[in-house]
Amino acid sequence: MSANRYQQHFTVSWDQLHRDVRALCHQLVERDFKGIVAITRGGLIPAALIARELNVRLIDTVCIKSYEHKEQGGLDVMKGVDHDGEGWLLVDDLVDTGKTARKVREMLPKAHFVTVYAKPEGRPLVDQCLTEVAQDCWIQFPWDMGIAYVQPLVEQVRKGDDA
Ligand SMILES: O=P(O)(O)OC[C@H]1O[C@H](OP(=O)(O)OP(=O)(O)O)[C@H](O)[C@@H]1O
Ligand SMILES: Nc1nc2[nH]cnc2c(=O)[nH]1
Ligand SMILES: [Mg+2]
Repeated sequence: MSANRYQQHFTVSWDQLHRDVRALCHQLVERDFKGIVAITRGGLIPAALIARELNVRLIDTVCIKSYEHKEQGGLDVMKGVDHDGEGWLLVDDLVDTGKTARKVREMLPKAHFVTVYAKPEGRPLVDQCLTEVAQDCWIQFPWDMGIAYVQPLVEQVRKGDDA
């Protein structure tokens, strides 16, 4: 699917991500999990933060790729797990179209599946999420960004006047 479908951006800082993951953990703290399965790569950092909050030490991965930046391609499953997910917490950073989530749910039908962010098409596929964003919104994660110089406003405006 094409990158043109994204009309808005939602930028998440490291601080925001950490606060959001901790808020999600408040909804999970009463449950007992055997371990966590992180969906790579996006689920790895949320999974590490959740593991710390819930004191979980056993962590496995499902390695799956669908996007090349904003372009969605076919699903490439590089590694699965040898159980059906019963008693396990399954974690990804987000669910968008739900294509990745649908595949992983087939692999671990009994896992409790959470994402930090969710878009409407994918939302029904996860058991819990923290924040819902619009379908046409691209979420920018802190690991994909860097700090850059920004021109003073007055210079940007003067340049606009020259144009
Ligand atoms: O609901 P979907 O439309 O399937 O999209 C969601 C998936 O897309 C991203 O992964 P991506 O394939 O970009 O790989 P990455 O986690 O390694 O960045 C994201 O981390 C989810 O796993
Ligand atoms: N970073 C990022 N990856 C995605 N993969 C599918 N949707 C998204 C998104 O909104 N942001
Ligand atoms: Mg991913």
